[in-house]
Amino acid sequence: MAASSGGKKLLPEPSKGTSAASAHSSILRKSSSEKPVTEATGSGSKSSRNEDLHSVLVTSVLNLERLDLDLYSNEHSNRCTFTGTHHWVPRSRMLFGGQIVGQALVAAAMSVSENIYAHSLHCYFVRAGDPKVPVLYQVDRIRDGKSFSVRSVKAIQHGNPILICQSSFQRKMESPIHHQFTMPVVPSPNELLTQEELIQKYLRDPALTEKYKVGLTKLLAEEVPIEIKPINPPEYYRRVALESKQHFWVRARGYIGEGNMKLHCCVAAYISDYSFLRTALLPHFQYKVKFMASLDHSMWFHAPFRSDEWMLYECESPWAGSCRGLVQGRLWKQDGVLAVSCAQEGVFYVKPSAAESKL
Ligand SMILES: CC(C)(COP(=O)(O)OP(=O)(O)OC[C@H]1O[C@@H](n2cnc3c(N)ncnc32)[C@H](O)[C@@H]1OP(=O)(O)O)[C@@H](O)C(=O)NCCC(=O)NCCSC(=O)CCCCC(=O)O
Repeated sequence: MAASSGGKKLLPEPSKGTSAASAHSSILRKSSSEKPVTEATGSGSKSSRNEDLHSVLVTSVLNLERLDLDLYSNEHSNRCTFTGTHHWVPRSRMLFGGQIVGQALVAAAMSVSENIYAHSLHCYFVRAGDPKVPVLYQVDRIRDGKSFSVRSVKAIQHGNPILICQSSFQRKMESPIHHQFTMPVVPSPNELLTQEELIQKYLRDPALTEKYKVGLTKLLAEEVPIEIKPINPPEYYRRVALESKQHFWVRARGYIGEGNMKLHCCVAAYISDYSFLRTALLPHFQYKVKFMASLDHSMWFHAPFRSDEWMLYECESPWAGSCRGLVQGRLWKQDGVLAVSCAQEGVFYVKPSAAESKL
């Protein structure tokens, strides 16, 4: 669907060599001089898989096209180099929930003034997203108060909503009332392997069965625009009930830069849904998932952060039952500041899994 003649592209597609900042010099992002991409990481270059050093989350996935006032589409991406109209789609073949939430927050953020920032969002995933067609985002300006603005966004495909998302934005305000939990003590990112390095380590195990080789190789080939460093990952062949908790370091793949906090909140919305729901399955190794999907997703943004810098994702599932599971998460900056809190319920339909070793 080409943008309507009246609609201008909100974020001109970055031409070859255009830095993300100049392509993003619009509502979501104050134009800022791009720093050279020289970010040092524990594992040397940012990522050997990054042909485009600027995060694809910024240059494409969250770069919506304005079709009309308060109406956006992600359709432009099918003119990019990606297959289809969406950058990465999970093997479930439903649109990744984090993508729809992140894009809905982009659409909402484009309708509020520059000096207020997202502090919370609450969504329901009401239909599975179709990876074969673009998504339209319709923004409803619910209220603009002195300190808070509230938006409701409908993500639409085939004329039906797939997601409804309410978000609230607040003007910067100081307060003497402030507290937070203490960040968990875990190994630093530099001491850990990335998810890809772990998979490559598992694949080198001569005893690994063909079935798991295929699965791990497929996982390795996925172009997920997120980098992950699991902490104490379970041995892939262990079939034991684990505590419904997991910690991993996470960041956007590629460079984003200081930019605008609205942009980093949209990227965090994308990141927060990855590998989140499966926390609820960790104790239930004896069951195989037939169907699994996020039902809702809530986030609270507490303090400024950089979504392209390592953050600790502390995930736990306090409850599961009635084919549902609840997961709660906290994203911590490396300096110990609690940046974001998340919560989500998902639906699981399972069957007993055949007791077989992965070796
Ligand atoms: C499916 C939703 C959530 C509910 O809609 P509803 O119409 O009520 O569907 P269900 O009746 O629940 O059926 C859905 C589906 O499941 C099959 N089903 C139903 N009951 C059972 C059962 N007891 N045992 C086995 N299978 C069952 C049934 O066959 C249905 O399939 P179908 O009818 O053949 O289609 C609906 O609201 C919905 O889809 N919402 C959108 C959910 C969504 O898209 N979420 C975001 C994407 S999921 C995600 O991104 C997170 C992935 C997590 C992965 C990770 O953590 O790494």
